[in-house]
Amino acid sequence: MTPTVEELVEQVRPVDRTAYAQARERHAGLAKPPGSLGRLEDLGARLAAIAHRCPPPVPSSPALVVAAADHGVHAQGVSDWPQEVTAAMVATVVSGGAAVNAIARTVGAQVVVVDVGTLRLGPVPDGVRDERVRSATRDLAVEPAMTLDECRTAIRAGARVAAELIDGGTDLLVTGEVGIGNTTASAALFAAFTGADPADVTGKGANLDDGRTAHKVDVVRTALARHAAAGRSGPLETLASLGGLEHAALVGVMLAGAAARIPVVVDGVVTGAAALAAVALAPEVAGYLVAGHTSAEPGGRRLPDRLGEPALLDLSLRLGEGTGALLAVPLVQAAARVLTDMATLADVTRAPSTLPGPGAVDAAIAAPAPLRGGEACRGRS
Ligand SMILES: Cc1cc2ncn([C@H]3O[C@H](COP(=O)(O)O)[C@@H](O)[C@H]3O)c2cc1C
Ligand SMILES: O=C(O)c1cccnc1
Repeated sequence: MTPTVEELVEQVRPVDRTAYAQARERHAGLAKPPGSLGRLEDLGARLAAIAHRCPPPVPSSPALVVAAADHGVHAQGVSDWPQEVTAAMVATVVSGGAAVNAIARTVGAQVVVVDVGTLRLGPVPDGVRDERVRSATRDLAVEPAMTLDECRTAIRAGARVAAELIDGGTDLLVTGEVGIGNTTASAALFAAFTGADPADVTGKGANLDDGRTAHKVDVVRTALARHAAAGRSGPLETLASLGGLEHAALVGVMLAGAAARIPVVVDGVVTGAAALAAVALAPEVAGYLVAGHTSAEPGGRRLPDRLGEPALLDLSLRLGEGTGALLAVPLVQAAARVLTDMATLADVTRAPSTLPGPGAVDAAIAAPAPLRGGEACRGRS
C-alpha cells in the first residue's frame, strides 16, 4: 500500500548534523589545503547529512523521473505551443530522442516517464508509466486546478514510482517534467509560496513573446487573487489550487527520496515550484534537495535562496525536462567520492616519498594546522 500524504510527510526525518560535522572534519584532514574544494566540500558534507553516515555512499544508480501532465490554464493563451506537444514530448522521451535522453546517456542515468495527467491523444506509448489522475488540470485562473483528492493521488503516484526505483537500487533521484503551460502554474506556485510579485517570477517559458508574457503575468495575478479569496492557504490547498499534476507527482518523488535518505536533485523552475510545495508540506525535505542548476526563467534565481544554497550549475538553461539536474549528477558523485577515496594529510606525511620534490612535501605538510583527530570519519584509506 502506498502511504498517505500525511504518512509520507511523517516519514521524513531531519538530516544528520553529526554526519555533516564528521564530513567537515574529514575534509579538513584530506590531502589538500583545507577548504580548497570549495562548494564540492559543502555538497559532500550535505551528502553525509542526507545519508546519515560519513563518508556518504557514492551514488552509482541515478534515475530521472519525468512527470508529465497538461494544464487547463493553457486556455488563457499562456503558451505559444499546442497542448499536443506534451504527449508528443512524452513519446519522444520514451523513445530516447529528447534533450534529456542525450544528457541522461552522458551521465549514465535511467529515465522514467510518468504520465499523471496528459490529454493523451492516442494510446499510451510503450515505456510510459501510466498513473494518470485526470486528463489535464482545470484552469487555475478560474478555479482550483485540482481537487485535494486529485492532488493527493498524484503525490502518492510520484512517491510510489520513487519508492519502487529505490527498491530497485536507485540511489540518486533526479527530477524532471514535461507539460505545455506548466511555467504558468510554476510562476503561480512561486508567487504563492515565496510572496514574490507575479511579475518577478513569471517568464517566457518556452519562448513566449513579450506581449503575451505580460498577459501571462496578469493570468498569474488573477489566479493568486482567486486563490487568496478562497481563504484556503495550507500547502496542500495551495498546490491543488495553483499547481499541476506533475508538480504534485514530483512532490511525492521528493518526499519518498527524503524518507529513504537519498539526495533528490532539483531541475529548473517547474521542479523548483514542486520543491517549494514539498518543503512547505514537510520542511525537513529541504535538507535532502540539491539545487542542480539555476534556470534562466525569472523564478530560477529565487529557488536556491529558499533551499539555502546556491545551485551547482548556471548554464543559462531554460528547458526543464530534468536537463540541468542531470548535468549536476557527476558533481554529486564527485563530492561523495572525494570523501571516500582521497588520502589524508596524515597518510601523505607517513609516505612523503610518494609525492614529488624531496623534502618539499614534509615542509608543506608541517605548515598547516595539525589535524584534529577523533571526529572525522574515515574513507577508504
Ligand atoms: C518542443 C518542446 C520541448 C520541451 N521540453 C521541455 N519543455 C518545457 O516547456 C514547457 C513549458 O513551457 P510553457 O509554459 O511556455 O508551455 C514544458 O513542457 C517544459 O517541460 C518543452 C517545450 C517544448 C515546446
Ligand atoms: O526551468 C524550467 O523548469 C523551465 C523553463 C522553461 C520552460 N520549461 C521549463
